[in-house]
Amino acid sequence: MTSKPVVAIVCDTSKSGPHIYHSVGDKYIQALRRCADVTPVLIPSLDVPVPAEEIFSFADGLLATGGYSNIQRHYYGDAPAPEGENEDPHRDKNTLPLIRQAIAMGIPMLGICRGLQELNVTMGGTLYPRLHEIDGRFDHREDKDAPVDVQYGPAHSVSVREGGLLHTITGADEFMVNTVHGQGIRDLAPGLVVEALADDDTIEAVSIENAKAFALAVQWHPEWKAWENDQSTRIFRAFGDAVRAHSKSRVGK
Ligand SMILES: N[C@@H](CCC(=O)NCCCC(=O)O)C(=O)O
Repeated sequence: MTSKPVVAIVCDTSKSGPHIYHSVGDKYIQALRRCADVTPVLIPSLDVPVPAEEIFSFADGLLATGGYSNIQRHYYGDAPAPEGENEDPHRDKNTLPLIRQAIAMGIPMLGICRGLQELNVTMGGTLYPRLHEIDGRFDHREDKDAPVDVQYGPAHSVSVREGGLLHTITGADEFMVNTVHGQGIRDLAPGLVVEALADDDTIEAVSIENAKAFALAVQWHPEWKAWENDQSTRIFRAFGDAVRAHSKSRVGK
């Protein structure tokens, strides 16, 4: 039986009683299995991060997932968030350098929601901490009281950059996406290219200029029932193909 290539997913951390737990949302794992056809491997977000070289000695891709926590603001030069903001310092400490190292090593990567924000921040960009407070911007947050199918259902359209990576993958100029985020890209990092915009000019997808390998990040959630949506299926299949190509190139070494 031929083994499937591995995609590393860095965990979120949470506390239950005195104990720290590491976790990844099931929908990301399901989309990787069913649409990218790869083997997901969860990487703990430790106080001393697992080195990139160790992870990428067996993983041929990196998925930076969404997460309810916000990136600590000092990573993009802002003053600390107000007391009580949902943050995950361990996730930041593990994912931000790992994304940078994956890019440098030519490891295929896909970022989703928080993962897009992490890519932008780790490459030197900044965020709007509260996008909905910015004049002219929509409120991109989900209605937490709505059923989950509504929270992750189509919410607004995105306009796709003609001839870009996302356009090549989806074949679409415009399509509907869900929206489950309160933060958004403010200053685009050097070396990132806009792949899609919302009507309020919020950056909804980016790629890396002259990337060594597949590198795409989106602000929406294509992992949500990815197999039921054409653009989502195409995104995960393209990511899986890039991971398989990287795996094959490694076998030859
Ligand atoms: N906290 C950030 C990122 C939002 C995000 O990733 N939302 C998804 C949460 C749960 C999930 O579907 O994994 C922001 O608010 O912008």
